[in-house]
Amino acid sequence: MIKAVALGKRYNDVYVFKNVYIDLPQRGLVALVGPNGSGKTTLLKIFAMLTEPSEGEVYILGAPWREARVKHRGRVLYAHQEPLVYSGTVEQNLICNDDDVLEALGLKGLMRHKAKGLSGGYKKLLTVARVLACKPQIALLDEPTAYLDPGKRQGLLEYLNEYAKKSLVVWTTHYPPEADSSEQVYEIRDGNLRLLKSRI
Ligand SMILES: Nc1ncnc2c1ncn2[C@@H]1O[C@H](COP(=O)(O)OP(=O)(O)OP(=O)(O)O)[C@@H](O)[C@H]1O
Repeated sequence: MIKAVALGKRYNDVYVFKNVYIDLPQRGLVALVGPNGSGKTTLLKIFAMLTEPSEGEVYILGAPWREARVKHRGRVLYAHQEPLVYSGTVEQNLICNDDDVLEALGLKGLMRHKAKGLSGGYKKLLTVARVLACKPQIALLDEPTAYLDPGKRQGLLEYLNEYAKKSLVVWTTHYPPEADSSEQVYEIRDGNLRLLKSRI
C-alpha cells in the first residue's frame, strides 16, 4: 500500500537517493537497513508524508503523495528515531490507549510515571507505543530497537510480527541480522534501494 515510482530526494544539489522503485503490500513487516546517512529516515519521512519527494511519485494507500497528505493523515503514523517524550505521565503521553500494546512493550505498570523520568529504553518504547496504540494502517518506525536491551529487542520484534499480520509496518535498523525475522528486507546504500529478501 506504499508505492514509489522513480522516487528521488535531494537537498540542494545533493541526492540522498534517486530512481527508487518500491511496492509494499497492505500488511507485513518490512525492514529497511543501511549504514548511517544512507537515507533510511528520509525515505520513512517521505512515506510518513512529512518530507516532500524531489522527483518521481509516491502513492500512499492508493493516493498520490500530495493528495494522501490530506486524505490519509491519521492512517499513517511515524515514530521518531529519537526517544520523544513530553512532560506529564506516561499515560498523558499517549494519544490512544491500547492495553495489548502497553502490556507487550512493558509500559503497563508505568502509566503514572513521569515520562521524562523514564530511562532511554523506556522512552523509546513509549515513542513506539504512541504510534502502535493508535492502530495505524501503516506504522513507520525509525530504529524502534535502538536503546533496547536484547530481551526487549526480541520482545518488540515478536510483537511487531504479530501487529504486521493486520497492518503494514516499515522499520529501520543499522543492524542487518536483526532484520532477519521481517518478511521483506530492503537495503539502502550509496543512493540506491534494493530488495535483499522477500517471503511475501
Ligand atoms: N533537512 C536536511 N537538510 C539537508 N540534508 C539532510 C536533511 N535531512 C537529511 N539530510 C541528509 O540526508 C542524508 C540521509 O540522512 P538520513 O537521516 O535519512 O539517513 P539515515 O540512513 O537515517 O541515517 P542514520 O542511520 O545515521 O540515522 C544525510 O547525508 C543527511 O545529512
